[in-house]
Amino acid sequence: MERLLDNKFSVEDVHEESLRPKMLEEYIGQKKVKEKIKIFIEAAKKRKEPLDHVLLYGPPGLGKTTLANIIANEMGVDIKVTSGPAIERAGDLVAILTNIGENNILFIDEIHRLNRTIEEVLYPAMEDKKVDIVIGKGPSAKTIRLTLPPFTLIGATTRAGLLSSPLRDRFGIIERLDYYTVEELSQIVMRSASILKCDIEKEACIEIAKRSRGTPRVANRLLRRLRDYAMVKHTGSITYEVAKSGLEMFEVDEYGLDLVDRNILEAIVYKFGGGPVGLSTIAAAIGEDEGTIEDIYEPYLIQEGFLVKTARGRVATQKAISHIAKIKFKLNESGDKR
Ligand SMILES: Nc1ncnc2c1ncn2[C@@H]1O[C@H](COP(=O)(O)OP(=O)(O)OP(=O)(O)O)[C@@H](O)[C@H]1O
Ligand SMILES: [Mg+2]
Repeated sequence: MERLLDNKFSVEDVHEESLRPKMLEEYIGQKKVKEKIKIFIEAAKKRKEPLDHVLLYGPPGLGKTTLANIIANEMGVDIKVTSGPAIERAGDLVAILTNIGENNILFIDEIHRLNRTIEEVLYPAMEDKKVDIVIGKGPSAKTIRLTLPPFTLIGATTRAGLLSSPLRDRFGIIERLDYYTVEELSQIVMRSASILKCDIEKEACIEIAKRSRGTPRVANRLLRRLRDYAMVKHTGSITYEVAKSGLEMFEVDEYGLDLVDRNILEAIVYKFGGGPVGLSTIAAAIGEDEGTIEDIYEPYLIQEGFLVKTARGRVATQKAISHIAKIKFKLNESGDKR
């Protein structure tokens, strides 16, 4: 099932392109990263050289692809986009590299998923602008070394830890993107709403921002859903009240938790005395897949301090206990005894 709060790209996000900032100016938040990139770009332009190779890492939906495109726009160069899993053979990568124009950018998304032998093509390419091409087969095969024009490689990954150190060491600029603050996210929502020509109150932007898990992609998705809700159920404007009731209908609470998040916490708190309890036991109790809980739900719950992972299993924190108790109380009050 599609999940409203998932930070990964989904079919719903096909409209992301139009909401993507094009220049550094419009890129909200990530102040430090932006400051540094701005200086590096200016310096490279002054020297009339390509930008040093850039590695961007951080959780999904925080703006890595966006930033890569912005760098190309700011440098005034072309960007060729590919991804780790899309490159199946070393020869494919060689073909891509030999076709990049001078000073242009090659963007490799999910660079941690490049196969190791393919990755090795990148080492001399990044360091000395050289690629080796093997011509012919068997004993008569010859290796020819080609020189590439100067270029910039931008790599993006959600898992910097999975990158081999020889590859990581060849990036001159390594930047980590962080979760956004509520203030930044509400600016993003405001900006997106104006692009979508959607009337929205400032308080509504803040309300969406609070529930977006620090992630612009989630914020934009909630905005689009609320826009639909406002159009069908109300006059089209997203007022604070409309945002509140819409988000309630989507079952996204004030911490940005959805029904499954809450089911996980509720199970640990009420069925297993707060834990510690094993992942498989939780999975069975709520009828979700173990891997899904571990990869999709748990990271945010841990990050927000609702859950801790111990050697003996998962433990619900005080924050989780009071949040769940509060929700139960609210439900009981409104007569809905789920
Ligand atoms: N700093 C920002 N300011 C405004 N909007 C942003 C910003 N960062 C991201 N966005 C919005 O969030 C959406 C998702 O960003 P993007 O696709 O760049 O994320 P990503 O880090 O590449 O994710 P993934 O890891 O899934 O590839 C973009 O379409 C853009 O509209
Ligand atoms: Mg991306």
